[in-house]
Amino acid sequence: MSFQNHENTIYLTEQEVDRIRKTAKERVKKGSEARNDEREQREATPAIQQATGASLMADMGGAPDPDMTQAQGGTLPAVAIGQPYPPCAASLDKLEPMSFSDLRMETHHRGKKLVIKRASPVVGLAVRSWCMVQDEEGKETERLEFGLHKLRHGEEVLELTKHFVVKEPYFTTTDQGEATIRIDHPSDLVSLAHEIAPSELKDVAAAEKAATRCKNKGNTALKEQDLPEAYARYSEGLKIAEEYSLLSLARDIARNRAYVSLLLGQLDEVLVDAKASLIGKDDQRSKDLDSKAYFRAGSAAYALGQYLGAKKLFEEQQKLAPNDKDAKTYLKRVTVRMREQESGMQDFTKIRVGLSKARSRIDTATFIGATKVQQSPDKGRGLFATRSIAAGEPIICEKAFCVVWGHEKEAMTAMTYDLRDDRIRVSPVGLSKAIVQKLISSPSQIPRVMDLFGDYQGAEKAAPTTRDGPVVDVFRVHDIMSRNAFGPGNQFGEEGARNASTGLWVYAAYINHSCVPNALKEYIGDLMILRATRAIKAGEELFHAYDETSDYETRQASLVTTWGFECKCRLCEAQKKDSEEVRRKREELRGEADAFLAREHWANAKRLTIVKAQKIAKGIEQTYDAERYRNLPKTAGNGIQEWLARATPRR
Ligand SMILES: C[S@@+](CC[C@H](N)C(=O)[O-])C[C@H]1O[C@@H](n2cnc3c(N)ncnc32)[C@H](O)[C@@H]1O
Repeated sequence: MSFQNHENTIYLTEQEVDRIRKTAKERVKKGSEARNDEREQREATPAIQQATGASLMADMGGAPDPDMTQAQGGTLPAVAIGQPYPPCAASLDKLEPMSFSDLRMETHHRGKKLVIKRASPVVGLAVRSWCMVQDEEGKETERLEFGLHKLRHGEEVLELTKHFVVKEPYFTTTDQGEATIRIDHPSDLVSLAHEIAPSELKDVAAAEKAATRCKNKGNTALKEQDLPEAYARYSEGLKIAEEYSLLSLARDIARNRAYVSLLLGQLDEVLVDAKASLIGKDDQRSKDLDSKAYFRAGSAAYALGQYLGAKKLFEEQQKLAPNDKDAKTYLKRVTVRMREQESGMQDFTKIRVGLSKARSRIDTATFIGATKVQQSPDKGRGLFATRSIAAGEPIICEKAFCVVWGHEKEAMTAMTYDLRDDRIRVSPVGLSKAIVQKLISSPSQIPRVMDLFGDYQGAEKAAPTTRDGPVVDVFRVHDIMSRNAFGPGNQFGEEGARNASTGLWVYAAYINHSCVPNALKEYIGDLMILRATRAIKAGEELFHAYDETSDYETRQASLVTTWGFECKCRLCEAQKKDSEEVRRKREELRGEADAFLAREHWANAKRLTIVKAQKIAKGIEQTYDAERYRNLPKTAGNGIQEWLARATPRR
């Protein structure tokens, strides 16, 4: 990914880089040596005491966090990436039980499941959490660690309950050499928090009583704003009600769960539940309840950008409750969104005026205009114009699929050491986390995100959903994020290198890079607007610049490290032929130009100042071979040329 903001570049000392590399490599080496070794038994009491102490320290902010590394000017997390493995694709009922004594070192126990009980408080660290777990009888104790994606509904997964099943446990070691069950994919840990014991469900009457109890517990939790608990209790009640064909009760619970899911952003489920809750009768009570359900479904469809669907749902709602003002307002908004989707005629001025830190995610539709995705020679897929586009015309206006702003607590930059290519990168891991959360909440979005380019392809192209819920391969999301995310810039202040704002625009992600682009991107909040910088013919590929550094070597190095390709555009081919001396001279003059630009304002410039600028501009121009650079931009001179174009001599 690339950031627009390079104000505070992060770097590590050579020693720190070496240390990170060495630790990760040693862990892999030791791991492969220990593969299949038997697990050493742990003594329960000291292990639980140690975890309890560490948890207390972490809560007080005093625990040493082994993931933190010293970078220039402070600390930030360091994460090793390198041995991706797919999440379990089977549902619990298809997995064979195993016990703690079956655990083998450095092994993915495929086809197995392990029932665990949390036996200590959770030690919450920056990019992972850990705790001690035991078998049901409390005879065996082991460490369990949850990687970066340790949150659900904004809460630590391990803290949501005590009883879990680990699907296909991965038994490995920490960087410190301690044995641990490690969870990376959130779907590999299934909660067993049940209100109702299976023995309670003796007959239909008992089932009705049990499901009603779940519903009431859900209602209480909702009143107390404990949404995860309300969701869990409604889900349990709904399952029982459906199993025992208690239709009316199932509809009531589904309607309530739709409301909670709407608040939790689980939009797919809102649609399913709201529709399942419809009664379809003519009495006033049924109409009132169905009107609620239509409103919930309409709101979810709107939030998913399914405007036509939302329109139909709100129209149904209006038939049942013609005087409902909220649905009328929504219908007006739907009309505007559909117009924007069709025409791209967003009111950018109005959007800009309404923009603030609290309203940074714009309520607008995505316009993909006259473009389509197709194969691009040597560059994978690319985006192409399907008709001619005038210079300055907006080509696409896309709302971010997911954005994390620097001022939000989710913003987190880490140093990632990738064992696959031995490179250390600055990576916005907070965005990866937010994308995973969003995909788990709305699994209908999984295919379009997983269709994006990433180095690691995972086990299968389409991410499956099991009976236990959606399955998201977090390693794939990480790799997709690395090659497709962009920085929308420091629009609200408070952004530094450690908390850079970043986002994923799923459609714009198909646009390839060129150092001589025909389109320029700008951002208003989370809206990306791509404009043509010159007239574009039908059938032409669209390009924007991922990196605008004028120096060839620096730019290539960044394109290779960050984006994984070497640019072979006309400008790069021309620049490649520049001698070392010409390159040095040009960089020297560009440095001079930068210093000049920082010093001199173009308004009311003195004649002598203008002459000085002209001299620098001419010097830069002369470093470009006239023949080789015919019709190519002389990018090192961009800043000074712009200054000259604006400069107004003092009268
Ligand atoms: C944001 S994606 C662009 C869409 C991508 N080509 C695809 O097939 O999905 C970025 C990736 O596209 C490829 N790419 C983009 N511009 C390129 C270029 N000028 N030359 C070669 N590969 C390029 C690189 O693999 C890069 O990591």
